[in-house]
Amino acid sequence: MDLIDRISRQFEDSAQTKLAAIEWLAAPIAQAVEAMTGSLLNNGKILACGNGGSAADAQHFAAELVNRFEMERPPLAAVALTTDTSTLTSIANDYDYVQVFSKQVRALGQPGDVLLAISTSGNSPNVIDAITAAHEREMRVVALTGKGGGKMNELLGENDIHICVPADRTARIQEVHLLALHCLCDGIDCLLLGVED
Ligand SMILES: O=C(CO)[C@@H](O)[C@H](O)[C@H](O)[C@H](O)COP(=O)(O)O
Ligand SMILES: [Zn+2]
Repeated sequence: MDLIDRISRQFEDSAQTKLAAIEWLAAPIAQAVEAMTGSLLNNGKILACGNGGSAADAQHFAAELVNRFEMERPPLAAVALTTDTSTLTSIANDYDYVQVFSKQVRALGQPGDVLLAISTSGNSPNVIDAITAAHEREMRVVALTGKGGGKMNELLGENDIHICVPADRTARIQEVHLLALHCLCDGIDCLLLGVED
């Protein structure tokens, strides 16, 4: 096995997946920028969740809103629902893992807030349960998925925004998710600060 060749193919595959995704994702990402900015300007907040690599993505995104992305601006209200081990373990221990995010959405979510639901398969039961809780709370959902969106595709309503990466490999989908999250950060900053190009 030629490792250099194998690594080169991963880079090429990743770049091609991103290029192929532009025409599918630019419009829903723009819609998500507008929805999130509108919520933040109305004193709303963004709750973010996902499992594994997507939990890391939820935290990455929340940190960039609360602290900063590339421009100086006031802190923005975002919470990753993946970080409080006392909350996560008590819900999983006393109820079940399916409810680790939905209980937090019911505790923290208010009408007008946005749930950022991240799942490469669209089938993670705890992310699906969080979407159901967000709808109950009259929150809008921005879903980041792949593989056709799985069960989340059917659950999303007309007010929700679906950013579904046209790819089937989890790693490639995650790589596009990170790019989409940085586009969201950049777009929110531009709308808030009135930046032109
Ligand atoms: O990062 C990776 C794979 O690249 C894994 O940790 C992955 O996120 C986990 O297997 C997740 O549980 C997958 O969940 P999902 O994306 O299907 O919702
Ligand atoms: Zn990964």
